[in-house]
Amino acid sequence: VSLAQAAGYVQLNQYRLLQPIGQGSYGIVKLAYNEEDDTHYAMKILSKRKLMRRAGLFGRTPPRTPGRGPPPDPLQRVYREIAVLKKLDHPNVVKLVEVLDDPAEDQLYLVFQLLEGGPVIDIPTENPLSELLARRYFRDALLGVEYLHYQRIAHRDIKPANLLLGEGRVQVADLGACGELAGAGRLTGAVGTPAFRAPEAAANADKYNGEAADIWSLGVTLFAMVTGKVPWCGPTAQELQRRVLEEPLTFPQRPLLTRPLKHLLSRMLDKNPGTRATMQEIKENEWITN
Ligand SMILES: COc1ccc(C(=O)/C=C\Nc2cc(OC)c(C(=O)O)cc2Cl)cc1
Repeated sequence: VSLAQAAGYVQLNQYRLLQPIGQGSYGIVKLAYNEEDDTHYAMKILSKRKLMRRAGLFGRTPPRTPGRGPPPDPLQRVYREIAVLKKLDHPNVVKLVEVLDDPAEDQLYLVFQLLEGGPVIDIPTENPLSELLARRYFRDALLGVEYLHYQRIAHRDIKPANLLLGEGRVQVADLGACGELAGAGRLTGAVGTPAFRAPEAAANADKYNGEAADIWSLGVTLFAMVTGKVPWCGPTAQELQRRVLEEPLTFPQRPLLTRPLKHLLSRMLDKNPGTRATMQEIKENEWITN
């Protein structure tokens, strides 16, 4: 047992691991204190074995299109995510600080700048955000996603938990499901979170447009921010998927949403990706520019 363990905490190089602050299918995120710069960070901890098993479990390694598509090996996908993250630099995208990867160890550590506010909202909630606050946060998320699309990357798992608040600014997190937009933004493989997944990406997950699917998820996310709930839910993944595909968008009695916001939401949650609002249309939208 190391001295650190005896003292009851884990020390990783200059980082002291503290309490968990995030949890998901990907693994866990812990608060970490860096003794060298007296600063706190968010430490995402991944298990290489778990990543391998997850792929084995689903056995869904995406088809290898020559020169395109994510590498089949899930571990390679993490290294690809890391390579992508290192290349990205935008005020509304999380900043990867460093990667601690000991080939002999099962654990892989991604060190991110800490966004001390955490997720913009935890849903479901009876206390959703005001349209004023939602607009401020949503504009930031929009800029972050627009930047990813500009870099030919689709996020593919946009949801409130992946919009983190720091110094009054929102940054988009978790590129674990991202896909590189091949020709015409084509992507395959159903990833992401069911309640936020676009109809075309859920049904027959072949050849869908990555950008349009992100716009859909942004729409579900904005709906959740202002109502505290997702627009469609269900007892099973199949039933949820059917409702997303078939049930029209409806707004709750309370809170009462303004017409411009309802118009924007109906444009982003258009079930047809071909006629769905584009990033350009959203940026010029009355509610956004208000
Ligand atoms: C209450 O205070 C809190 C302050 C910060 C947090 C927090 O940071 C949570 C998750 N963080 C992250 C997750 C990521 O993926 C899933 C990625 C990524 O892979 O891009 C990066 C980060 Cl930072 C939570 C609560």
